[in-house]
Amino acid sequence: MIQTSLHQDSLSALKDAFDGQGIVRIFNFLEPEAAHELSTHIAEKVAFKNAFFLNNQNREASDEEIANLSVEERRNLYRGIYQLAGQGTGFLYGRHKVSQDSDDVLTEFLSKLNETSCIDLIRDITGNKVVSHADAQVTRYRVGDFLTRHIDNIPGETRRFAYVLGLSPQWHPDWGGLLQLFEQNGTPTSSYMPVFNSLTVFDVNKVHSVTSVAPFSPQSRYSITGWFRA
Ligand SMILES: O=C(O)CCC(=O)C(=O)O
Ligand SMILES: [Fe+2]
Repeated sequence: MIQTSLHQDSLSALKDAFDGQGIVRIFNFLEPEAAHELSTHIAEKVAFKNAFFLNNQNREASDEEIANLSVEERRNLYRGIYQLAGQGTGFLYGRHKVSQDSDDVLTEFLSKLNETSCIDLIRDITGNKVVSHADAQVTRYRVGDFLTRHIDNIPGETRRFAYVLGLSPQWHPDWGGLLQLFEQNGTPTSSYMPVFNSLTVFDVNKVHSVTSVAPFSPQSRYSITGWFRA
C-alpha cells in the first residue's frame, strides 16, 4: 500500500529538504489504487463530526446535532466560532478518528503507516530516531472551514512530526485549504497545496494554519492527518 522503497537519490533529497526547512513532501506516497480506494471510502463512507473551538473548549458536533439547534442557537454557535477566528484563534472542520480495531481501509492504512519500513523512512528523513508510532484522523474542510495559526507541539504529548496525506483529487490552488507556514513572528512563508497522494511531514514546532476553503470551491478538502510520535 505504502511505497517506501525510495531510490537513494530521492531519499537524500528528502533528507536535505527536511534538514533545510523542517518540512518535506513525498509525492505518490501510496500505490495509486490504495490512494483511490481511501479517497472514495472517505468521501462516501466516513461519518464526520464538526470540530470547533468555542468557550475555551475543543468541541465536536455532527451536522444533525447542529441542524437540531434553534435558529438562534445556531447563529450564536457560528458567531462565537467566527468571532474567535477573527482574532486568530480556533478552527472549524470535519474530523473522524481512525481506529486501530476496525476492519476498513482506514485501519489498514494506519497499520501500514506503523510498519517498521514506514517508521524507519520517517526516522531516516527527519534524522529523529525516537519516532516509534503514528496516529491518524480523517479531516474534511468544506467551504468556509479553516484552522487558524498554531503549533502542534503540545507540552506533555509525544508528538514529534505532523503529517498530512492529501486525498482530494485534483485540488486547485485557488480553492484555499492550503497548509500555510509562518515565521515565529507571523509572517507567512511557504504554502502547500493538498496535492492528491502527497504526504507532507513537518516539525511540530513549525507555526502553520489551514487557510479557509473558498466559497466557490467545488470540492471539500479531504486528508488523513496525524502525528509521528515518540
Ligand atoms: O491538514 C493540514 O494541512 C494540517 C492540519 C493541522 O495543522 C492539524 O490538524 O493540526
Ligand atoms: Fe497543526
